[in-house]
Amino acid sequence: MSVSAILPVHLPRGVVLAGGRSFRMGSDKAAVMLGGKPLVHHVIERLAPQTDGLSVNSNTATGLEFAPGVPVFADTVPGHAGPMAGVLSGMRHAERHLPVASHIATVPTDTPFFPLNLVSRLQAAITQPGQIAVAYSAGVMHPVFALWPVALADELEHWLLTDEKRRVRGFIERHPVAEVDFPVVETAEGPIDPFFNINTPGDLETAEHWLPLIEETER
Ligand SMILES: Nc1nc2c(ncn2[C@@H]2O[C@H](COP(=O)(O)OP(=O)(O)OP(=O)(O)O)[C@@H](O)[C@H]2O)c(=O)[nH]1
Ligand SMILES: [Mg+2]
Repeated sequence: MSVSAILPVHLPRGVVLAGGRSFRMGSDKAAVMLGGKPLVHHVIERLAPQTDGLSVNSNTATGLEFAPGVPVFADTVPGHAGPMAGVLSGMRHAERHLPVASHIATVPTDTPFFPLNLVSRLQAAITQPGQIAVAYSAGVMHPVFALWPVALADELEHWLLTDEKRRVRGFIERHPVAEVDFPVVETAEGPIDPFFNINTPGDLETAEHWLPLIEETER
């Protein structure tokens, strides 16, 4: 049984994770252009209809000039502590701005084709409070595509300050997890993984080629 059948579940707050250093890209990934607009805008537009408001975690705010009204906040712990630092900042931001939200839904800024039903399917999979819901495709976990209970914020902060590796999977493994598998997208040129992420200039070229194919499947 879904938890929505036993508990009132408010739509989660959306958080775009754009706080990384984009070392492999060579410039802030949020601001690189795909299909004529900054990558972060693709992700904002895909996530916004799925959540109760959204905000962006960025330590530079580049690429966000054309997203008026979208709040931007930096990491609350110092030193580029990895993706979970962005998740914690998102929880803290939600606590202040949308206290009714029990969860935040995170997506990274470098993944423009993620499923349009990501959040609803993650939410439907939650069966107990405290559970993290995380996306899979083709048997592979995509740990930054997840629903996180905001109530884990204090524990996460302690973990960030004490864990040596601070791997996203390491934090997830400490909790009950709902795993949700998403299908590949069948396009005119074959299957595309919706969680394809853009880390390098070569990945950006690939995404530019795939963008019209994905758009065609969503018409
Ligand atoms: N807030 C925050 N987010 C991070 C940090 N490191 C990575 N991320 C985010 O985690 C997600 C996955 O990270 P990567 O794909 O490796 O992105 P990246 O770290 O910017 O890229 P590289 O420097 O090339 O590894 C992206 O959405 C990043 O923005 C960090 O130190 N703080
Ligand atoms: Mg990436």
